[in-house]
Amino acid sequence: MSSAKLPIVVLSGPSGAGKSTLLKKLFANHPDTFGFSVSHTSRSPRDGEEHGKAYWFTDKDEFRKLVGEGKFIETAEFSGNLYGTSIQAVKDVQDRGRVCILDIEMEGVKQVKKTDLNETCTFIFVRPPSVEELRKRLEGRNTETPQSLENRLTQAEKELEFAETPGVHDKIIVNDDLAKAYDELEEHILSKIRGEN
Ligand SMILES: Nc1ncnc2c1ncn2[C@@H]1O[C@H](COP(=O)(O)OP(=O)(O)OP(=O)(O)O)[C@@H](O)[C@H]1O
Repeated sequence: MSSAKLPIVVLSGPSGAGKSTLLKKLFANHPDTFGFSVSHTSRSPRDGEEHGKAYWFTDKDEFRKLVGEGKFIETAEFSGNLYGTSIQAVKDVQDRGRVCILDIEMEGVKQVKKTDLNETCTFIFVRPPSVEELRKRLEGRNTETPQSLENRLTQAEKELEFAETPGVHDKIIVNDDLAKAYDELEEHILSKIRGEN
């Protein structure tokens, strides 16, 4: 398939909704179909992180220069560091004949919608059945402090509200039963690749 026709899958949803779990399954079931773009970051590399593999590591000045040149699809700041997806990083995935998956948060989705790539993207939102269930999952994941848990839940409320805006997402998946949510995700993406929707 010509890379120009490959869709870009933009997956978003509150932290803990199950995006990584679903994507892991998608990649395992279709090992040659999908790819993640390599993001840029201004944070320092951690042990074992390779330039161009884990991230494109850059300093803040260079990062801002690239932003000014319009090289990014979306950028975000976390804990004082800049992160972003460049247009080139998405093209690199497409040039390998793969469907690029962007696992990004709400502000990133808003930015992508303002770019030329908007038309090529399919926007999928993964939501938990309820905020109470989301809390349980985040607690069960054992990755959060009480403070980071509250921060994530506050942010989740905002993301869920944003997702109510009509027309923002092409597909909203409620991740209640994992197998069912996966089937919905796979079906939507594969039919998009086949050019059916
Ligand atoms: N349908 C489900 N039912 C019950 N538990 C689930 C379900 N889907 C995912 N989980 C669990 O919920 C937790 C959060 O899932 P996951 O880490 O995939 O979320 P995420 O959206 O990728 O979060 P983040 O954006 O923080 O990376 C994990 O412990 C996962 O095993």
